[in-house]
Amino acid sequence: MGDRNVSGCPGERGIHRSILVVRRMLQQALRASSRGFPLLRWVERWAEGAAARPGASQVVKTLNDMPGPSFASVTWDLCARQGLSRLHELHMKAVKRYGPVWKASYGPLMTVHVADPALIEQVLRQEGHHPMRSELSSWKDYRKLRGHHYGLLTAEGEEWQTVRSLLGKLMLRPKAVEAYNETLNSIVSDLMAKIHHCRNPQGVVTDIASIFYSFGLEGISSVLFESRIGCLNKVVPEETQHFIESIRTVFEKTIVTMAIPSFLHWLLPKTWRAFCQRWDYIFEFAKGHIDQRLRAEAEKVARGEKVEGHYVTYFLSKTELPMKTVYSNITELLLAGIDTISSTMSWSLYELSRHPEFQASLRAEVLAVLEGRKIANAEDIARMPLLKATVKEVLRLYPIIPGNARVITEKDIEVGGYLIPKKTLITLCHFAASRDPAVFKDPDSFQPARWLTKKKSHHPYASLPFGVGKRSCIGRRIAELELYLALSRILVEYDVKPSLEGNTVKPMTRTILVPENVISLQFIER
Ligand code: HEM
Repeated sequence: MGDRNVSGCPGERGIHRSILVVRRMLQQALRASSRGFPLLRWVERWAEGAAARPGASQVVKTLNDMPGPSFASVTWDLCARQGLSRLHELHMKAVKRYGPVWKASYGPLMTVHVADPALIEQVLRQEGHHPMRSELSSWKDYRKLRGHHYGLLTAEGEEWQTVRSLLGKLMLRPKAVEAYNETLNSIVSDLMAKIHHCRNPQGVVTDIASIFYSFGLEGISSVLFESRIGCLNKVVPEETQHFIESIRTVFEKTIVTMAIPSFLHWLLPKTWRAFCQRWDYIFEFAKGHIDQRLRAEAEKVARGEKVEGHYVTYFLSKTELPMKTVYSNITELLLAGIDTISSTMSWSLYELSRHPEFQASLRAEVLAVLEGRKIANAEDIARMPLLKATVKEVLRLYPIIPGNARVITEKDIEVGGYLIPKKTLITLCHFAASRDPAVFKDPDSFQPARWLTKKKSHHPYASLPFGVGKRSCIGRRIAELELYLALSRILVEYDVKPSLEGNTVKPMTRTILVPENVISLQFIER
């Protein structure tokens, strides 16, 4: 595909090409010199932005004009430098080298990366009625192979819209979510008992994430089944442990399996087999719980007892949806509710332990709202701005999905002055955007107060931990409530300190962003 000259005049085309070349040279020079100079970076951004504004340039560039690393260099980074787990860092390096829009190929998969908030907004505003994350997906391949239906994470088009509209009523409306308050608080009580039980004589809990995995699973199970499954018992049931490990393996193998088209799965048979076996266990585990719950309801009905409930499995099973669709949706919701909660809880306490003064201010806010009570509810949370800012800041620093994706299927779109053909995979580099010094001052430091100022200094699409729009996270409200209730209770009962002063933990990409090492913390009773 050649340059598209909007005026269509061949003479002008040559001039525009020269302007393009000069602009590109200028941008490259600026890029090289701007690393240490924010003002120059701003000028460069301005130049990019000006190019993106409608009418600013008559020439729309194509994928051929787009910069990016060679196939060999990407392969070297991924294979020889453990790049898969450093993908979020590679995005940041690429921004410095190529600017906010670049292309790269991972095996046969070519994707355009977008790392500037204004350009991320341009993509998301053109995503259409039924936004799609990715057309090619090993998650979808597995479901096709086994004859499972798609759940909300993997479904597309009308199929996705039907379930999204049904679940939105139960999971996104603030009043409906408040109904989970009591159940979630009872799980937080079990979490507190678990923390108490796992502390050593110095009060140290080793590997807090493992406790928070159980907390996440127990929380999402209660929302889905309205019953407890014992993950926070003193001894975690073996099948629960296996389920949690299966999810971890699926996330680990997702990027590799994504880079290989389905007809080439035999290329890495061991990886593909392990991936499928883990999915089999995940589906089996979820089906076991769903069947058990629905059987209990059926027995109640047989005894002439009244059956009611607002839990998600019951709600979905009463709709017209085929049972296979109910199974796959509940399975995907279970999966989505565990690592997300676990990582956010771990990072929140990690940062709070490293910022004792801020931790004290946050505790003071919680205690002031609770007025002598120990347990917060949804109404109390509304009066805790510092707590909300804490979670926002944690998710800015450690966005669960460091690079999300979109495929615009309906039309070619223009982003940052480039014409991106429809069906191109577009990677939205959220980690890079939310750590960009041109967007957030001192971007690597934990500063919840930046979310409290009335005059927002950053672009609204600079940090989008739950996504935005029609395809954004459906579990957002439940997740936030769960996090707020747990964090506020921990702060009331404990002073949280690092177990080892000066020990830092970096994030790593495992499809989602997780702590690279074990986080251990000291919980001192107050
Ligand atoms: C801190 C916690 C969480 C974070 C940061 C998070 C983040 C996200 C993000 C970034 C997306 C993709 C949005 C997009 O493509 O635009 C997403 C989708 C999704 N999340 Fe979450 N999530 C969290 C917790 C949860 C929980 C607890 C559940 C289950 C109750 C859940 C269920 C889902 C589902 C089903 C989708 C797919 C929605 C769709 O495609 O329509 N998430 N989440």
